[in-house]
Amino acid sequence: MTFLDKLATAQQTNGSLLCVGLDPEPAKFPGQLKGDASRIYDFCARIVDATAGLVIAFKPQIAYFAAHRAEAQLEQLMEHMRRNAPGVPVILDAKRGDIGSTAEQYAIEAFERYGADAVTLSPFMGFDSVAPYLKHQGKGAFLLCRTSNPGGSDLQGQRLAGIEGQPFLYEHVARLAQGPWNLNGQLGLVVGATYPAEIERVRELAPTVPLLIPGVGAQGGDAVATVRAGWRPDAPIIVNSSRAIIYASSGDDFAEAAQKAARSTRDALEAAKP
Ligand SMILES: O=C(O)c1cc(=O)[nH]c(=O)n1[C@@H]1O[C@H](COP(=O)(O)O)[C@@H](O)[C@H]1O
Repeated sequence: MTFLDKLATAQQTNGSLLCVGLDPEPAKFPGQLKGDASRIYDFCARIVDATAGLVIAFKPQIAYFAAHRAEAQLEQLMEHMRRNAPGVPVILDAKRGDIGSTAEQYAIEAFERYGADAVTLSPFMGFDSVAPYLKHQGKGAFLLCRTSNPGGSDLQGQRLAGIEGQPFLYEHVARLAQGPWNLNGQLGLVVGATYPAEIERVRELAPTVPLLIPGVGAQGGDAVATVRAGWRPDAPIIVNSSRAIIYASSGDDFAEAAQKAARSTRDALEAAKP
C-alpha cells in the first residue's frame, strides 16, 4: 500500500484531517513523567493509543528525540504505531536536505531504520537532493513550500526573476511538486496554517498533491480558514497540531485530555469542509 493509499484509508476510516504531532519535551511532561527523558516513549505511546482512532496521520519530530539521545525510543515508538495503529500513516518530520549521496543515507534512516511512511524535506538544494527519497517504493515526501513561521517569507516570498511570470519561490516549489519533480506520485507540500491565502494559492498551482498544514493550535492558525483554503474532495490535506493536543493537560489525565482535544479539533476541521 502506498503512502497516499494509506492516507486515504485513514482519512475515511477515522473521518479526520487531523495529524497529531509528537513533539515530546520531558520538561513539559505531566506528573511522574516530568523531566524524565527515559519516559519519552511512554508519554508518546499513551498519546498514540488515545488518539489513533481520531487522526489521518501521526508526525513525530525527530529533533525532540535526538536532543535527548532518545533515537532508540523513537524506533520503539514507530514499532508501537505500526502494531497498535497499523492503519495510520506516520510522517517523520526531519526536514532533511543534502547532496544525493548523503540524501540516500537520510532516506534509509527515515524509511528503513524508522519505517516511516513519509518524510519532510527542504527543497533548497534542488532535485538531486530529493530524488533519492523517491526511489523508495510507495513512500511519501513533503517539500517545505510556505512554512508557518514569520521568517518563511524571507526566502519563500522572494520573486524568481529568471523564471517566466517571476513567481514567488514558494509558488515555484508548488509547481515543481505538482509536475516535474513528482516522479513517484507521492510528493506533497508543507504550507503553514498561519497563511491561508498562500494555502489557497498553492492549491491552485498544485491541485492534487497532499498538503501537510502545521500551525493550528499553538501557532494560532485558523482551522476553518485552513480547510476552506486547502481541502478538495479529491486532494488530501493533513492538518497538524502538536502542543495543543499533547499538552492539553499537565496532569495525570494527559492522555484523556489529548483525546478530547484531538476529537474537538477533528470535528472542527470536518465541520469546516465546504
Ligand atoms: O514540517 C513541519 O511539520 C512544520 C513546518 C512548518 O512550516 N511549521 C511547523 O510548525 N512545522 C512543525 O509542525 C509542528 C508544529 O507544532 P505546534 O506548533 O506545537 O502545533 C512542529 O513539529 C514543527 O516543527
